Amino acid sequence: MNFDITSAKRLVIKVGSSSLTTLDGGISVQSLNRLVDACQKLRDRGTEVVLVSSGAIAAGLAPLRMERRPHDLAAQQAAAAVGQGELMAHYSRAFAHHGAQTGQLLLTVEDLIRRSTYVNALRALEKLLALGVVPIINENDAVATAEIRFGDNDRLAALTANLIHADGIILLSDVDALYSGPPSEGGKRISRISSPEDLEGVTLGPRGRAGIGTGGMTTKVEAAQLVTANGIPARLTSAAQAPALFDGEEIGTLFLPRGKRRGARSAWLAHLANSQGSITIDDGAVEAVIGDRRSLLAAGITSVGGEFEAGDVVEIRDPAGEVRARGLTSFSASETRQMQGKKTAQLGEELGEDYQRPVIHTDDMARVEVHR
Ligand SMILES: Nc1ncnc2c1ncn2[C@@H]1O[C@H](COP(=O)(O)OP(=O)(O)O)[C@@H](O)[C@H]1O
Ligand SMILES: N[C@@H](CCC(=O)OP(=O)(O)O)C(=O)O
Repeated sequence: MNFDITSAKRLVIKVGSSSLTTLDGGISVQSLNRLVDACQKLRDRGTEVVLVSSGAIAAGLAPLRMERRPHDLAAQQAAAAVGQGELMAHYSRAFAHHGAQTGQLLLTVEDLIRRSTYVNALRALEKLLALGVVPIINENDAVATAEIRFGDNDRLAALTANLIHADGIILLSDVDALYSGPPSEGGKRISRISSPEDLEGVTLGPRGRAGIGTGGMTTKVEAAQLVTANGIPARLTSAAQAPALFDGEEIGTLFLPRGKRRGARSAWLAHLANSQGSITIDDGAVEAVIGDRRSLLAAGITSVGGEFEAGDVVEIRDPAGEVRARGLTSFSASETRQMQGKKTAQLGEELGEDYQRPVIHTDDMARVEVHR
């Protein structure tokens, strides 16, 4: 399987701060324009492009006379507030040059975890795309506190790609590929990652330019894993290579998709939703629910943890306590406790017909990969 960028219908393109800023901390208008021109070529061929762009904090440093990325959160927030405006001004000017409109979406983790706001954000994104606008996403740095930050846009881009069923994600950094170790220490270039085993022995170092990027290679590889597990390919290269890459050249590192594609709701359940409680099931139920992808019946439930209402998200744990799935439950915690271990006929006799339904329907469940 390959990842043919030229025929993709929808792509998420993430660009890091290091690719958009100059050494002294201002925006590199030339690099930004080159990226926009390359994206527009894709759009002209009919690909929908969603840009996830970092660079707000870096872009705010020079106007605020800060020499490097501050450690203090309030100062980072101030830099982001100043820099984000600058960044968007450059993007809208560059896309307007091609007759294209841009739309800004600033998101926090909370926005994607809470179902109502996540559904809303997704709706806005789909509408922008339907209107032919280029959505430009960044973390809402001015309001995100330390505890609730995505922290890096690699993860935000991967989650976005999973939620909007992108055909692929492109991670653009200041390095042209993944290397077996930090390039400055003589690592060798890797052109393809087919499975997590291929990453054994690869040293993922910290960010490149001091004080500019955030996550380094680790967050990029994690982002690639997040999408490939969901059936979406990823390619990592430098922003400078974007024009050639978008013309179809096979540049950088390709991460091949592994898992089956999930629907948006399943992706949200698997990666974002906060669980209100847990349901532990026996070995037979693990086989039925995880192995055969059947609905969870009360008979296989051995215990219920926490307090939740019907419609809440709960974790499904195996007898060893490992989370194997997340799902939207049809019953509250107290109802589930009354139902646990009982067969369907017994539920009908003791509690009534309404209690003969599965506790979690298979369509309302997202199975979770287990790393042992
Ligand atoms: N194994 C590796 N392969 C490639 N680059 C690596 C590796 N380990 C560390 N790096 C460093 O990661 C940097 C990219 O991360 P970062 O600075 O956070 O970029 P961005 O701003 O694009 O998100 C590269 O400049 C490179 O020096
Ligand atoms: N949201 C922050 C960027 C965070 C981030 O992920 O940066 P990077 O590692 O350069 O992609 C900003 O716009 O400055």
